[in-house]
Amino acid sequence: MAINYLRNAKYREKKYFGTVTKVALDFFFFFFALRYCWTSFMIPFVRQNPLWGAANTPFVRWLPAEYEDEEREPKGWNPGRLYNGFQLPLVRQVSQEILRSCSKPSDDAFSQMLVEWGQYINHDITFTAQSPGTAMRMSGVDCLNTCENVHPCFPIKFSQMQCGEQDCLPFTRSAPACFVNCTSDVRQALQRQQMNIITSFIDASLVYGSTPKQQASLRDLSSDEGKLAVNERLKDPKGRDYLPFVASLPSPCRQDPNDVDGERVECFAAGDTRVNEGLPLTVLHTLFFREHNRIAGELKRINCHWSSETVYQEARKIIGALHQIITMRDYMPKILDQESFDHYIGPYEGYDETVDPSASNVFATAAFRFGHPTISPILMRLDEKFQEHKCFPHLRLHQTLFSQWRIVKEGGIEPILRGMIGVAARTVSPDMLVTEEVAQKLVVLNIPREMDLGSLNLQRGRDHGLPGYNDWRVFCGLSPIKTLDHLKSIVKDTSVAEKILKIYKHLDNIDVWFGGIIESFNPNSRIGPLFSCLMGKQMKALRDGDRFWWEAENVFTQQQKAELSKTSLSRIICDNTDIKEVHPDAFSYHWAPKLENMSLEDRK
Ligand code: HEM
Ligand SMILES: [Ca+2]
Repeated sequence: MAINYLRNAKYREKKYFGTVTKVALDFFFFFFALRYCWTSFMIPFVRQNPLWGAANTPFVRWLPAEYEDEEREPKGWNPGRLYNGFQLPLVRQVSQEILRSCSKPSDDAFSQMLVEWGQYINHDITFTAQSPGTAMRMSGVDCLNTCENVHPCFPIKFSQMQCGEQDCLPFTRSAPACFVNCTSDVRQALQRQQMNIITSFIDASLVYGSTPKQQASLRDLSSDEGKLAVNERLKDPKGRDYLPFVASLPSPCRQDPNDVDGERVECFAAGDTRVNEGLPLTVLHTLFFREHNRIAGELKRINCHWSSETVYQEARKIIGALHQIITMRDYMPKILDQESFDHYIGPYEGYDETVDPSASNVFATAAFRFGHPTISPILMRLDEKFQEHKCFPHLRLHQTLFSQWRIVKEGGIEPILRGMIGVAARTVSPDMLVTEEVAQKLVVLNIPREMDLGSLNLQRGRDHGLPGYNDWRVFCGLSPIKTLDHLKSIVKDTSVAEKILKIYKHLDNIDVWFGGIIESFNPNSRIGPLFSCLMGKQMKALRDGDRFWWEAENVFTQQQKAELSKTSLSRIICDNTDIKEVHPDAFSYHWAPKLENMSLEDRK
């Protein structure tokens, strides 16, 4: 059940149905939903679109899906299937021959925080449901051990050969939504849709959870201070709190191989289960969890008559606003150039009830994955002087995934956080796309082999039946790429453009995520024209379709808004960590003291 209807109801603009027709329609809609196994029947139907943006609802489609059997078979499922006269290339081939890179260029303006915030805030917006174990049990196959296309398995093959010994990477299809899509187009209504299991609104659901049950499990219900539960066993070197451990032990997180006492550091619990994927992600989660408790403590101090519930909800409301402000005011204008920002997002003009704030499939499966080629192969840890840490040296990325013990036993969150603000971000060039740290050594929980993020992205796009790159260019009002010369002008690298055509054989067959990341950036932005359009449209919908957007009428008072505007990620860092020297803009790089005694390759 979605949590968004619970969010601070007393601040909400109430929207009741005006006409009997609407009520009748809503009843129809309600029973229709029940018929198709919606379990969300508790959601009050006094709102016009109570499921827009709610957790556990399907992604919206901005273009209809293209499945091989029109309804559910992914692109590339049937080996003989031709697209424009050619088979689609294997995703692994695209990944290994074009995407994979052993070095990465540095960004000239922004800190590593820009990359980390992208991943962090994405986890507030989309989380695609995976096929549950029951789907595998029902079909009698184990996707970890098959190289055959058998629902729900869609393995990442290494060769087009279908016979003999084969190797492949395991891939499980995203779960299908279990109700029929309401649309006037019957063909589209029956198509497989994928689910977003979190609230798409930027509402800090990754701090608090997207279901009431998860929310309750993260709270400290024993005190009257409206706080989040803290780790009972461990504190950082200065006595600050860590996130609590997950309830189900032992957890799958990696352990310190040199620990003789065998004292385990389990996975942390937060509002989003991906919190343990990388150390910078855990650091950002820790910051906002501490900030909630800091604000709750302050609110209780000045309003000692408030109940625990009131303190919790008020602090949560502020934390949600901080996520919105940092994303829309500080992050997005660095990803999008000014012109695209003005064109696709523009100034805020109030809540618009006609805007659907649900995340779109292409945003989750392609556009916001623009960040994957910016992943750095190295995690830098810095000391108080922003120099390489003497005790905790830098690490290859694969050594850091699901390794929370490195926070607890290696100096707390500060060494990593200093590396996030004090080291330049990585950027993209057509011949240096996805670092081999994730193209060959990606750790995915419960998959006992090293995975390839580029292949996963491409296979996921085909699993979801996303239309191709050229279709999306047309959707965005951009001209489709029809000639090699046009492709060269988009990619700005002749040999890469030629390689793309050689592998794909037809320009209409290019996968949308791949097409988006090889476009050269718009001036003063970190994405090209297609992703500017898709990111811009989504961000505008998330803002304008949110009744509780921090700037919307009656959400905060003018005075509160003025105070909130003074906030920054840097202030949150100063208030909740040992770091006392931060540039006002944590995404900016130029300020950082120069790192000494480090090779260029380590830093860049
Ligand atoms: C070390 C850094 C990162 C790692 C290890 C990582 C890993 C992953 C993995 C394993 C997936 C699931 C792939 C699939 O099976 O389809 C994923 C999904 C995704 N990632 Fe990342 N990622 C990282 C950074 C980023 C960044 C920087 C961004 C954006 C700026 C980003 C955006 C996304 C998006 C939008 C999805 C889809 C989420 C969903 O709807 O389920 N990631 N990532
Ligand atoms: Ca959310």
